[in-house]
Amino acid sequence: MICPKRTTELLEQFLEPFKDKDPAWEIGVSKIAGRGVFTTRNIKRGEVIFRDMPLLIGPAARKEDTLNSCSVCFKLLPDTKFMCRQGCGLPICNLCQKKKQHKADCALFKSWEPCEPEVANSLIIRLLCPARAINCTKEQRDLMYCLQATLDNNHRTEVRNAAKCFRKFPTDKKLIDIMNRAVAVLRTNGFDETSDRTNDNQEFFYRALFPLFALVNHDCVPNSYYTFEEKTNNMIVRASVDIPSGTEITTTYTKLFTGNIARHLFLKMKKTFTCKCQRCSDPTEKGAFISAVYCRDTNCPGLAVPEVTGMPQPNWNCLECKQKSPHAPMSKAQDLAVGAINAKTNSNSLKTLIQYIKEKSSSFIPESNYCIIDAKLQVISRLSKSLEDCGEESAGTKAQFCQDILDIMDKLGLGDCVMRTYLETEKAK
Ligand SMILES: C[S@@+](CC[C@H](N)C(=O)[O-])C[C@H]1O[C@@H](n2cnc3c(N)ncnc32)[C@H](O)[C@@H]1O
Repeated sequence: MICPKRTTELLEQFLEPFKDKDPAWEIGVSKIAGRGVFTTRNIKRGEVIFRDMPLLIGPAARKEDTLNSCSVCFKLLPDTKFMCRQGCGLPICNLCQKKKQHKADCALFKSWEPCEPEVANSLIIRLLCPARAINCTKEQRDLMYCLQATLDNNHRTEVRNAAKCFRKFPTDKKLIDIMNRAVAVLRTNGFDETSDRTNDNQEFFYRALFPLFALVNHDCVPNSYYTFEEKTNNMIVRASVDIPSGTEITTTYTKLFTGNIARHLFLKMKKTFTCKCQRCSDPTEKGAFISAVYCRDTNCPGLAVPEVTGMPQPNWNCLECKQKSPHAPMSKAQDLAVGAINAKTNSNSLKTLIQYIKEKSSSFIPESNYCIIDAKLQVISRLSKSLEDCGEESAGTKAQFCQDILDIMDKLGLGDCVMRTYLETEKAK
């Protein structure tokens, strides 16, 4: 672990533009893992704890339909003629074409001679973010190297694959190491499109590394949440609850409404650690029962929850009759419920879906289960867009579903976050 003092020096230098004379944060040794970010004074719910800006940022280019996102401002461009005419292989809008950032990107990629510069290639476009590390200052590079990086067998694959798309890709070991390191740091700490980092339903088509936020450890019930300034891509981290001085700031690397087993698997496979937070140590998830299914014994009204073992296929216990069940039938019950709800969600009629949630689903899956939360979120979103006529009860249904989810959030102990604001706004509409 790089010492917190050196990390702080590098961060303060990088975040100089924010000129925070009396920062509410400091880097320290964490009880959760390695280094962490701590409050230096009492922070009120909603108060800004820190601002951060991207050290590296670039298009995510994960999906074919986002390859036409400008490599500087990330705006989606018209489907034709969005590639730079200078032959660098990057999508660029008319406004950003003349910007310093693009001139540097363009010169770098042009010198490597993309094989088909007029074709939008996800490997080339995705490489831009780690490749920008080459043009960083020494201090910025030191900051990147001081962040945690999982240097596993796969972290070199991205650069190796992208190299095949250029005629004169650099062979200099130092340059390759910078890009490989950037990939590993991004994978351990970065944001990578909505699918990877879905704290609060935020959509972004870029991958980015926010170096101060990269020191915030995970908790499945975080005490902070983040939003982005639209024009600058800067991040603002606020307190979800009142936080006493000297407390470690936490965020969540997973979706808020994912069950114990799925969160465990995601963190183990994508982030290579096992979470031991309070929520993960409690099979009932603080009484929110997000992972619960009905007891296998049809005569028992109890809820069964997975044992907290850290195993991907735990045994399940009924909290009423205490019957122990193996994982397979319980996970099958969960899968069947997800399948049934998805079939209704994908069917065109919102009215049918609402009826199903209100009248049928509770016969086979508890209302607290995450697949019902997901379905209710779908309904709220669709009703909010008002595209479908669901009768006079629409507003009441939306308010009720919002309240149901807010109740679950309260049980989990989740304070302020973008999701809470969204639900409260939709409920009041
Ligand atoms: C974004 S970094 C957080 C800062 C990191 N602790 C450091 O010293 O640089 C993410 C890494 O921190 C560790 N980490 C974060 N939250 C954790 C948790 N709840 N339990 C165990 N390890 C955690 C994992 O190794 C993870 O890959």
